[in-house]
Amino acid sequence: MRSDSCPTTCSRCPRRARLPRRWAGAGSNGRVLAVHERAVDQELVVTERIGVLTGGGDCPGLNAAIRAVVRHGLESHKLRVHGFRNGWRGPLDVTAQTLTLESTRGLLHLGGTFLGTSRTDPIAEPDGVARIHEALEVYELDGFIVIGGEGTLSAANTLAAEHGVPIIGIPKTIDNDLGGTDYTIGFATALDIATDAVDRLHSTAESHNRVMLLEVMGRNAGWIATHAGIAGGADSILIPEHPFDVHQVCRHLKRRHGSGRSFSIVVVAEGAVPADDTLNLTDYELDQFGRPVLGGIASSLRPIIEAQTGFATRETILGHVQRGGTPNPFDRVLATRMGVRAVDLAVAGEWGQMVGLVGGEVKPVPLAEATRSLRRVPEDHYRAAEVFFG
Ligand SMILES: Nc1ncnc2c1ncn2[C@@H]1O[C@H](COP(=O)(O)OP(=O)(O)O)[C@@H](O)[C@H]1O
Ligand SMILES: O=P(O)(O)OC[C@H]1O[C@](O)(COP(=O)(O)O)[C@@H](O)[C@@H]1O
Ligand SMILES: [Mg+2]
Repeated sequence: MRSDSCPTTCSRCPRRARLPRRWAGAGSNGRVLAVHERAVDQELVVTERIGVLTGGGDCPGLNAAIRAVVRHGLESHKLRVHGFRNGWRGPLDVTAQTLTLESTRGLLHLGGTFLGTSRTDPIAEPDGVARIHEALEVYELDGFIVIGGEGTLSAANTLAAEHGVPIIGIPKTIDNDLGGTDYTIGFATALDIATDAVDRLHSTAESHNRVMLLEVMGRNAGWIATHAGIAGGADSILIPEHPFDVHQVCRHLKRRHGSGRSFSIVVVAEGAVPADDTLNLTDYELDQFGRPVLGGIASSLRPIIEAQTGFATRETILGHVQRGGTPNPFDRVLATRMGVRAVDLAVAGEWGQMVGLVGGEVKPVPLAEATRSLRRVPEDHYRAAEVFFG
């Protein structure tokens, strides 16, 4: 990198104003002064260091994003890149590994994350913020590139805005529920898998004259359900954004079958919300972070639909199959473009941003804006799906 983000405290340096926040006042650090001497020379390249981690649920495309960060960081900017394992757990343990071209070869098409992940909340941990600062100091990092969903990046936003931790975010999650981006890494592949399931259920539903319920993930957003439902031609789609009346769903299925159809496909999001208490879904098990463990609404719906319609009904809960396996080309390309742009932002010292896909372009979006509220399915997407129900 050319030294246009010179980490100096020297008031004569013309690049002083562009200092990343954490460098300000770091003049007593020997490395900083050495860097300054080279920087004022204007000929030399400054080698900087970044950390990278993946947090939250895994998804296809994480490895492609890590590979892009490492390759672009090492080859284009001569950065040193440290990988932290298991989400925020790595910085909290102040343990990292140096990532090399060799260690990140052959990753592009692999599912999961070779760095591991966790849902650790760094702010809730005792001394969490201090330990993250310690990780920055120990590894002499200029900042972190954090690949996460709305949970991981909300923590990142708090760390950046309130605790001065330099962070660039990259959005990932099969749920597609982050603001500031049209798509998150992983969603497109999960959608392929869910659509394939709808297609496969069609043939067996038709052979047996059954109602097939397909439950998909998404937590409190219905992106996978809505888009798989549209792509697969579902006869009804139940999502958290539209509380549903199970009696009305049954009436709809009976009407459809009454008009000559002998089978139906209903796609139900794991977080779909019944408008009344017919399903009695209040007894959720909580995960170790106190969040309801979703999954199983299709099993609650099946006997009710069967009883009220008289049609043989089966449920399929797609589960973690949606998160596993190889990323599709869209996710590989998105992850690569986002990883490259995130490194460029880090090099420019533009911390506190997330890279988002906005109208086809990968652009910086403030982390605060991206995490302000959950991005849910807009009304017009659902209305388009509804046209084809029945
Ligand atoms: N608003 C928040 N502020 C800080 N940390 C959060 C917030 N929401 C969630 N987290 C933490 O981030 C973790 C990861 O969030 P989660 O939704 O599981 O994954 P993702 O990052 O993929 O969205 C959660 O387990 C929780 O510890
Ligand atoms: O892997 P777990 O802990 O069972 O969590 C399941 C949840 O993770 C997801 O698959 C992905 O969510 P995140 O991307 O926010 O981690 C949700 O769709 C689902 O509700
Ligand atoms: Mg999440």
